Amino acid sequence: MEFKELFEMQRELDAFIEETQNIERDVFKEKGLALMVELAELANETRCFKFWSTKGPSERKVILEEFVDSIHFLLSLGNVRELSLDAWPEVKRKEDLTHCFLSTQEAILTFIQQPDENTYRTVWQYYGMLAFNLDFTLEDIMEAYLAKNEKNYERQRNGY
Ligand SMILES: O=c1ccn([C@H]2C[C@H](O)[C@@H](COP(=O)(O)O)O2)c(=O)[nH]1
Repeated sequence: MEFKELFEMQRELDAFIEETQNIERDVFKEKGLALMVELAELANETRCFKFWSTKGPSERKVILEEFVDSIHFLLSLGNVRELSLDAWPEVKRKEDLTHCFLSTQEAILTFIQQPDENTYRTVWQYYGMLAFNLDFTLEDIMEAYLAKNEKNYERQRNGY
C-alpha cells in the first residue's frame, strides 16, 4: 500500500464517524485542536521533557499508537481543506525531541490559522522529523495506522 492511499482510508473513516455521530457542520477547528492534543499526548508518552523524573518513556507500541493518532487528524485536516501530500516526508536529521515537539506545535497552530499547501506541508515535515527521531520507519507508521484505523471503526460500532 502507498502512503497516499491513507488519505482515502481516512476520508472513509471520517465519513463513517460523521454519519454515526450525525455531524453535518465543518469540524476543521475541532480537528485542529484534536491534533494539538494528540501531539501533547505523544510528547507525554515519550516523557522527553520530564527532567524532574527518572522514569523512562512508555513502551514503543504505546508511543507509536499516539503517533498515528496524530496522523489520523493530520490526514483528516488535509481532506477537509482539499490538501494532500504525494509522499511521506523523509527527514533524516537528529534533533532534540523537545525541540521537535515545540516546532511541530508551532507549525500546527500556523496551519490552523492559515491552511494552505505550504503550511500543511510544513506540519508533515515536522512529523517526518518526529518519526525519524522516534525511530519509526514509514513501514512502522503504515502498519500502526491501519491497525488504529480499524480500531476506530470498532469503537464507533460499539458506541464510543
Ligand atoms: O473525525 C475523526 C475523529 C477521530 N478520529 C480518530 C483519530 C484518533 O485515532 C482517534 C482519537 O480518539 P480519542 O482516543 O482521542 O477519543 O479518533 C478520526 O480519525 N476522525
